[in-house]
Amino acid sequence: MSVAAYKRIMLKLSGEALMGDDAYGINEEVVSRIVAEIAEVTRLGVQVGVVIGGGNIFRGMKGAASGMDRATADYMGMLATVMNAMALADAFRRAGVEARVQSALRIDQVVEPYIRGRAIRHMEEGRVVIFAAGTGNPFFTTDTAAALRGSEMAAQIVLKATKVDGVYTADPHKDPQAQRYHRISFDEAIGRNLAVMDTTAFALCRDQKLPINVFSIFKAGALKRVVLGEDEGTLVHS
Ligand SMILES: Nc1ncnc2c1ncn2[C@@H]1O[C@H](COP(=O)(O)OP(=O)(O)OP(=O)(O)O)[C@@H](O)[C@H]1O
Ligand SMILES: O=c1ccn([C@@H]2O[C@H](COP(=O)(O)O)[C@@H](O)[C@H]2O)c(=O)[nH]1
Repeated sequence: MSVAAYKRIMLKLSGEALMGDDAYGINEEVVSRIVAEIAEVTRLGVQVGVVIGGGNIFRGMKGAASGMDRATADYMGMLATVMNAMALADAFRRAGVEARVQSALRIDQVVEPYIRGRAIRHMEEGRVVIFAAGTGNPFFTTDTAAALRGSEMAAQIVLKATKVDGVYTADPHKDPQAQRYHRISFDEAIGRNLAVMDTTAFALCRDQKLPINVFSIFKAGALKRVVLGEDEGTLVHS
């Protein structure tokens, strides 16, 4: 039987990944496939927290660039992540996996508020906890929320599931010559301004000695490979 390398993980799931090939929003087929991959990992006995992004619906920076007040736009971005979290939780329900959404912004009629002790308890009970609304504060990102919740939940690793298969010397979507790192230290990633994740998230994980693995959510089986400790994506380490 396969043995997981981690007991508890914090998975940062790209919002943009949820739209698949669509121009906007949530592609149900993509969500079901991602949920099936996460469900497989829970069957290995791994406790899973998920921080969901919102880039498929709204990004604060984009709103601010077109003249909106930045904080207002960021709150809208956080609300977008709540919609993604609800879609994800519903897909888990349909797949027969117990999941709970906890939001950093209070919307008690819709989802549970974020309560650390309760989130830990859910995970110990084998429920997937989906952390919505990022950190609950404007001017941050869901990458930072993943670093924060990962630290609070005492996860052993943050897994950034995104559209690229690791950390590159430059953005591979812009520079075809970019080379992928197998491993890279936090200091080097920060020093080289590698924008795959924001500096605040890198710095928090570095300070908490919480490693990050960046991998592609579009590569079938990649999540399980990372969880089994196999060579996949890029490891960012202390
Ligand atoms: N050095 C780099 N290595 C890898 N990817 C990079 C690098 N620099 C920039 N990127 C870009 O960072 C993107 C991933 O981060 P981004 O914040 O855009 O998305 P996400 O966090 O996955 O999604 P969302 O914000 O929708 O939740 C990649 O798709 C890639 O284009
Ligand atoms: O702590 C947070 C997290 C997110 N936001 C806003 O939400 C959007 C979507 O999040 P992504 O990380 O880009 O997927 C983000 O652009 C911010 O506007 C926030 O304000 N605080």
